[in-house]
Amino acid sequence: MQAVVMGAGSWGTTVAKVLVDAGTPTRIWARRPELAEAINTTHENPDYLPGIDLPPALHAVSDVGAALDGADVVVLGVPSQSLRGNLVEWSPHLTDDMTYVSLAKGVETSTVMRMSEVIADVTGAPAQRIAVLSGPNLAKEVAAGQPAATVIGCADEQRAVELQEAFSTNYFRPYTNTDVVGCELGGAVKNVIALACGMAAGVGLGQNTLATIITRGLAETIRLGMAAGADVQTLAGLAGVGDLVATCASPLSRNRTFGYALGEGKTLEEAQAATNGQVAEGVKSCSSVRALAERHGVDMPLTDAVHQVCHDGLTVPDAIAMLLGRSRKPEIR
Ligand SMILES: NC(=O)c1ccc[n+]([C@@H]2O[C@H](COP(=O)([O-])OP(=O)(O)OC[C@H]3O[C@@H](n4cnc5c(N)ncnc54)[C@H](O)[C@@H]3O)[C@@H](O)[C@H]2O)c1
Ligand SMILES: O=P(O)(O)OC[C@H](O)CO
Repeated sequence: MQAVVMGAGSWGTTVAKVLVDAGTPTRIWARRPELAEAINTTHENPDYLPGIDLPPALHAVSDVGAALDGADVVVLGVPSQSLRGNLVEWSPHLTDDMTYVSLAKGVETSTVMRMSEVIADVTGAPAQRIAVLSGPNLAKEVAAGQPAATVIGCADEQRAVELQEAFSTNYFRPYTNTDVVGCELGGAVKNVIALACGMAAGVGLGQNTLATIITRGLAETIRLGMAAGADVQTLAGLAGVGDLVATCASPLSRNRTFGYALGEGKTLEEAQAATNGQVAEGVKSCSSVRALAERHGVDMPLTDAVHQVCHDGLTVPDAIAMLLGRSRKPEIR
């Protein structure tokens, strides 16, 4: 099995390292030739993973045709909002026998599609050839070889098992799941809830508030997931609760860091700078997740509040007052 990782950001590079460590022949595509050159000569990604030794067997290229030539597994490590455009651009090099693995945790803003839907829409690939990888996987920790588990979601269980083997190392343990919707929505919504946690921490609030946001964030993830056809057990698993807890709790999370900066009163531009220009998917996906919730008639007050802070000028203290001022209701409904 020949794999290629398209995108040499923090997670794409980490996943390429995992694949090589798993014994899967892998190359990585970097947009900038100078980054591909640096990876090949120094075996390090100085822009996204400084200080992490990459396996010498990992070869980087900046030519799309060379990257995709002969690839059986195409791992998509670009941001959610650029995936469609990237796939369209790459389509002359995409073939009918490729299996796609999406790493992106977001929902497309222009269409409200999940990433697997975007892949199917652009490539025409059947669900059997589209998988997602999602779980509590902060790149720096995985790249450092710290033990972590993840989920490979694919409608075709046998394909998921093949991918599980291709991504398995002595520090990275993938589980399989045929519930692609649950894996994707768990990953997309947790970024929005991590923004909310960061905002709360940024204004100086403590663990009771953070636990409340995580738990009520899970409640709205489950409401949306069930309305969209997800299995609630997926949302109680690694791609749901697992990723929600890791992202909401870790200062390594770009989404949490972005929210923290907003909580401190920084502007969107200053918050962007706080994440070193790396993608904080929830900033855009709060709008698409909110739109998806509206489509399904689902109430997502935290997501709505995050959207209003990020895009409508609501302050974090006003968002907190808005959330606490809502009508009283039973916990389970
Ligand atoms: N970093 C993590 O810990 C982590 C873990 C799991 C999942 N993810 C998800 O993986 C996806 C990628 O995240 P990342 O951490 O690698 O982000 P990143 O910001 O570190 O890197 C993004 C990569 O995409 C490239 N890119 C940006 N815009 C592009 C465009 N228009 N066309 C082509 N390439 C473009 C960048 O050059 C870079 O290589 C996100 O959806 C993220 O939520 C990240
Ligand atoms: O850094 P973040 O906020 O994009 O989160 C990274 C991963 O998705 C955690 O699983």
